[in-house]
Amino acid sequence: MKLPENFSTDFPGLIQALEQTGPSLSVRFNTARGARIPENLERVPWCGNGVYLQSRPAFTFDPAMHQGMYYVQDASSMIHSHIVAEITAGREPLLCLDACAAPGGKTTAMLDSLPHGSFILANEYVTARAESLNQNLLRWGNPMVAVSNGDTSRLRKFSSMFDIIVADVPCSGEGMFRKDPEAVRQWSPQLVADCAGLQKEITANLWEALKPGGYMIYSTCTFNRKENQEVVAHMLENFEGASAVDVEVPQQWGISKVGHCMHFLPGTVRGEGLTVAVLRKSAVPDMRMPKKNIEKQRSKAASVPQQVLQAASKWISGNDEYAIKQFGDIFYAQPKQWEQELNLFNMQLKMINPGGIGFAQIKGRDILPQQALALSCALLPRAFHQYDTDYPQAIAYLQRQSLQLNETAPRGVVLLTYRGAALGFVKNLGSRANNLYPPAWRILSTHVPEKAPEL
Ligand SMILES: C[S@@+](CC[C@H](N)C(=O)[O-])C[C@H]1O[C@@H](n2cnc3c(N)ncnc32)[C@H](O)[C@@H]1O
Repeated sequence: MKLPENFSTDFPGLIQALEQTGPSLSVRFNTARGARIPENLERVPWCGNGVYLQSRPAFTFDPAMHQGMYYVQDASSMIHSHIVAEITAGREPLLCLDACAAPGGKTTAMLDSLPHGSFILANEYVTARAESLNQNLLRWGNPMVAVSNGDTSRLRKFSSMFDIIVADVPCSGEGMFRKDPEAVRQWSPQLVADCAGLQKEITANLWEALKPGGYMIYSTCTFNRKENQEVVAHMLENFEGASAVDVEVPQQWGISKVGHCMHFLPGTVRGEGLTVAVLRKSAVPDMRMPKKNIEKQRSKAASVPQQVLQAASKWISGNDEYAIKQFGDIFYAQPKQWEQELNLFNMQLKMINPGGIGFAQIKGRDILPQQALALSCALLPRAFHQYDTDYPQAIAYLQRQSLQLNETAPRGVVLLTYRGAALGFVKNLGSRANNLYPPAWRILSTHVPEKAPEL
């Protein structure tokens, strides 16, 4: 691989590693949804659920990926689950913001290591990317998440609200050189300077929203000082109450520390380029900030039909912990613990997912369960009749074809499973089963491989 002409780095051996070695490949398993980690795969040292793959399977044709049983993620990026576990150990449920979140790798990693009951607002600037972020998070199945779409300046008004903010900012992408030829083509010294400016702007917006005593995890997938050490120095100098936090990492992981930044360098770690720094806002409250009164801004809940409330109690585990609300034509179960914060987000942001589980829609006389419920960790195990598909049926379902189940299959709404885990709903009429898979999620290719790819 040929690097950009003006590219240089102070890290010995990095140029050679970028030019002469290929990218690594890894996935993180969703153990909260019952995924089992294959014994034969090498583990990512800093992430218990992460493993390296030797070769690239055809992920598109693996039902397990669509079921959210694993997420394809670069090993270096899995460090966020370690950092979050370190800084939150033993704490109460926390409110978090993942400010540049698409396609959702860091959000799903954080969801797995936050204290139980914590909630993440995942925001993305680019609308199309916010949609795919939402899909990935629904596949992951953790109900403690909402998705918004907008510029980080809109998040300033949530003054001192979040316990943890992840700023995985847009950058010049030097860490992607091995993986993405476009990153090589786009790189220039001017891009580095422009990104550094944008990163200072984004982090300033987010610092306003950080609670005193809260943590900001800053990361880039680039190596240079301008977008890393210099941005961190700028934050320490200019952001009120900012101090650097040293997160313990064992030496054998091979992570290089320069100043307050941890660098993942290809050739030294098995993963792509990533730089991370952790900052903390001092715990003394800033007296200039107006005390927020979330209670006053609470929205009035429209009355929810009795049949929807009954469905929620039959379908959702821990149903009492959720408030049932309608957004558009979908009914959501939102965690009561974060109800006031969710009201505020829904009033002030453009929401792609208003938060919680979008579990039902009324269609004529039916209440149709939604795909988000099929894949949710909160789905009660025996809420629906189930039917286990074989591989060709699972692929046909994901291509959104109508299926024919065998004669003994139950009629009405049935939850299809594949290898024991939920795939999605059909309405079985006997002669055929209508496919309820969301049209936007379907596999576009009509190809069906003979057998399922194995990781
Ligand atoms: C490094 S990527 C995020 C990756 C994501 N955190 C993950 O782990 O899957 C940076 C994100 O910032 C978004 N972005 C682009 N311009 C932005 C801006 N001006 N403000 C905030 N985010 C922006 C990009 O669309 C992209 O999704």
